[in-house]
Amino acid sequence: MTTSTNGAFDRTPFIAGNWKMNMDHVQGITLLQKLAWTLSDAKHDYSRVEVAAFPPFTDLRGVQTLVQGDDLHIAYGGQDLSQFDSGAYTGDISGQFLNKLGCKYVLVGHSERRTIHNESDEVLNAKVKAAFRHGVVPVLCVGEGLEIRQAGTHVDHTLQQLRAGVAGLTNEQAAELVVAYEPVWAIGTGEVAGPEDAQEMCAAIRSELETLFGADVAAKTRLLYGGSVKGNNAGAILRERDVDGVLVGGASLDPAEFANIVRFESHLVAD
Ligand SMILES: O=C(CO)COP(=O)(O)O
Repeated sequence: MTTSTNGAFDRTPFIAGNWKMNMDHVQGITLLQKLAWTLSDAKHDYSRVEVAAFPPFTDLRGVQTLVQGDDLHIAYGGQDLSQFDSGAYTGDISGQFLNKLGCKYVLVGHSERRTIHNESDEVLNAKVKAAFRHGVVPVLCVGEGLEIRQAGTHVDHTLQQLRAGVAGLTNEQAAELVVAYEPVWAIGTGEVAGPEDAQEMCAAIRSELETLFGADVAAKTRLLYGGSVKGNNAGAILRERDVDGVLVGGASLDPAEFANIVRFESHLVAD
C-alpha cells in the first residue's frame, strides 16, 4: 500500500495529464474548465491529491489566465524546455519563460522526445538542471522499450537513464524532483504494465536514489507510473508502495475519465 500505518500517504499523490500535441489553446481552456468543474462537483481535496496538466506551449498563457482568474488549484507545466537559458536557439523554449507563465513543473526526457528528437541522456541532464535553475520542477521520464523488456534488462536500462538524468543534482533538488517511469511498450498501446511491474521499477528507482542521495532524500522523491493509465486501472497501480502518482496521456484528454483517475481513492475505498 502507498498509505502508511496512520492512513496518510508517505508522499502527496501526484496525478498528471500529458496532453502531448493535442488541444489548441481554445480546446485546452475548455478541457481544463471541465476538469475543474468535475473535480469541484466531486469536492476534490487538492491538498490530498495534487493535480497537474501538461498542455502544449501555445496553451500555457490561456491556462495561466484561467487558473489565476478562477483561482484553480490545478498545477501546470511545459512538455519540454531548452537546456539553454536564452539566445539563438530557434524553436526552443527557456525555463525562464515557463517560470514566468507560472509553470510549476516541466516534463524532461519523455520517450517521445528521446526517440523522435534524439535527446541524449547528456542533454536531458542539462535540461533537468536548467529547470531547477529557473525554479521549475522537472518530471524526469525514464523507461525501456519492448526489446529491452523482453531481454530482461529493463531495470538496468532504466536506472542508467536515471543516473544520467540526475547527475550533479543537490540533495535538495533530488528530493523535489519527480521521476516518471514510462515503459515505452505501454504508451498509447492499451498495454498497461501490471501494478507489480510498476512497483518493481519504482522500488528499484527509489533504492538507486537512496544510494545516490541518501535515504532521507529517496523517501521524499515522488515516483510516477505512465503508460495506458485509465480510470479502471489507476487505483491498483497507485496502491503500490513506491508508486506516488501517474502520468496520463490519452485518458487525460477526457475530463470525466481523468477526474476518475484523480479520484482513485474513492475506488480504493469501494474495493
Ligand atoms: O506517455 C504517456 C504519458 O506521458 C502515456 O500515454 P498513454 O496514457 O496515452 O499511454
